Amino acid sequence: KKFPPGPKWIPILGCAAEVFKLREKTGYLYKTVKILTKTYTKDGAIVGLKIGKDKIVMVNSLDANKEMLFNEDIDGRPKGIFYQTRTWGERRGLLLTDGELWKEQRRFLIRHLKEFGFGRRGMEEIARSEAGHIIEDILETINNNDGKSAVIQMHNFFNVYILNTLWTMMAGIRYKPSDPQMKVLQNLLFDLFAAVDMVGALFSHFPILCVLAPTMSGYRDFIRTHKRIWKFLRDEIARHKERFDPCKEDRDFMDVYIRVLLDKGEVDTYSEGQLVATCMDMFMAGTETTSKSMSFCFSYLVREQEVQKKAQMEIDRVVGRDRAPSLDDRPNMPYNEAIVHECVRHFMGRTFGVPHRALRDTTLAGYFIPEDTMVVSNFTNILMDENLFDDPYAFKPERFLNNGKISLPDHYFPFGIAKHRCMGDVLAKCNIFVFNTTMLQKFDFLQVPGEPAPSLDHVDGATPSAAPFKALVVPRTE
Ligand code: HEM
Repeated sequence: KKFPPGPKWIPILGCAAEVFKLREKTGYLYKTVKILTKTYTKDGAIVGLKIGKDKIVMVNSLDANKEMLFNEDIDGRPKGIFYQTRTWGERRGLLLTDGELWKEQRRFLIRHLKEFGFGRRGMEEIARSEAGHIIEDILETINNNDGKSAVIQMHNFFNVYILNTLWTMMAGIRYKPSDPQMKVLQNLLFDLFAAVDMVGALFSHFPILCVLAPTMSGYRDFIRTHKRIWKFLRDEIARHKERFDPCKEDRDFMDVYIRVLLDKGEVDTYSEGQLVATCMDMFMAGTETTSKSMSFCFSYLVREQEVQKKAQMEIDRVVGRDRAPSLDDRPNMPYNEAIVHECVRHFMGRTFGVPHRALRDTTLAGYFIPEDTMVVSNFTNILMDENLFDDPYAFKPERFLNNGKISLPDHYFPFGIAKHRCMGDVLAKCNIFVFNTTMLQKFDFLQVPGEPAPSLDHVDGATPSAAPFKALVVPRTE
């Protein structure tokens, strides 16, 4: 009673059959939610589902999203086989935990990451150095071609460089794109993201399938991929432990954590498992999000040459061609800063937030939300709402400018709000700004002759990706 409106439930299945059928028909979770909302609700604010054992509420309207994110009764993270299997049956990590463990470990991570670059200056230094590698790698590709231009696969181009900015702080490591270890890690992350979506997988809604149909339900692959990721991280921790010298200064976050474990042992919320889970969460939350925002950005920049030219004119005027852009230039480059916000909008506007969980019985938008219901922000409904963002699927940095200055509306919060707000927003915006401006300073990104423009469709998954596309990359002339 008073649960948010939605399709009828039948025993065991809930409304799974209807949801899966729509998902198959539309190809996208957000389209499925749109149809369900239109069919079953009057005001569209929230829609209630039951898929197998899970009660799920999708939060559509701006007001309901704000109410949800500020409601401390909905500040939990989901529990259950899907969320715990990824951390060997225990609740570990930062992204999908709550309570004391989450509070203590989030604080510890932020405090200590700052020692290795997670502050403004450090981030900038790492981002600029990585952007320098991007330029070198592109020039090498061009020189290996005809010395004048090269066709580059762009939709997954940024993964390794973004991963490096985070992994430098976490484990003191940067990879070359061709490094075999890097390829392994990228394939693992790809498998991980392709197999699930934001609200889980078949086996999480119907845990009995882990036993009855482990392959068909996705459970076997999920375990296999996770085992390989755990091994990758545990091997790196073992290498750190071997090299660790208590008399020397810590070189990265792994060293700091190892020191705590050696000094105090596995006490309170600290454990080697927690370190593995934290690294895994940083990969999940921090790499795909930023690199996919950048690939959406370039898919539009290739289509919208006018936008690219405007960005380049601002770079030429403020930075010139003889030095690399820096964060100090950002206040003088509102157009390029607006591009950063526009590309994050295009990424988050095609997906959902990290799921929350009702910690106790509560209410939302006037409906009853029982304890343990999963509650999910539908960002598409806000960031792609034409009443809030004019012509939402167009790439228009100007929407974030007012009299030549950056102006962000209250309804733009792609990193969430309140307690579980993203802890990497500053890093993400720094990386995107520095990478974009450094690349646009040096190169033009053009449509490949004879090929269609990058598609506006995207590939669905735990996070959305720009559809595969290539660009013709040409060094800029004076
Ligand atoms: C364009 C890039 C990014 C976007 C759009 C983004 C967006 C988000 C969103 C919407 C949430 C959920 C907020 C909530 O549950 O209420 C979140 C959480 C989180 N993000 Fe990000 N994020 C990005 C980059 C990053 C980066 C670079 C890092 C790593 C440094 C990161 C680490 C996290 C973590 C650890 C959480 C969980 C926070 C918590 O529950 O306390 N994110 N992010």
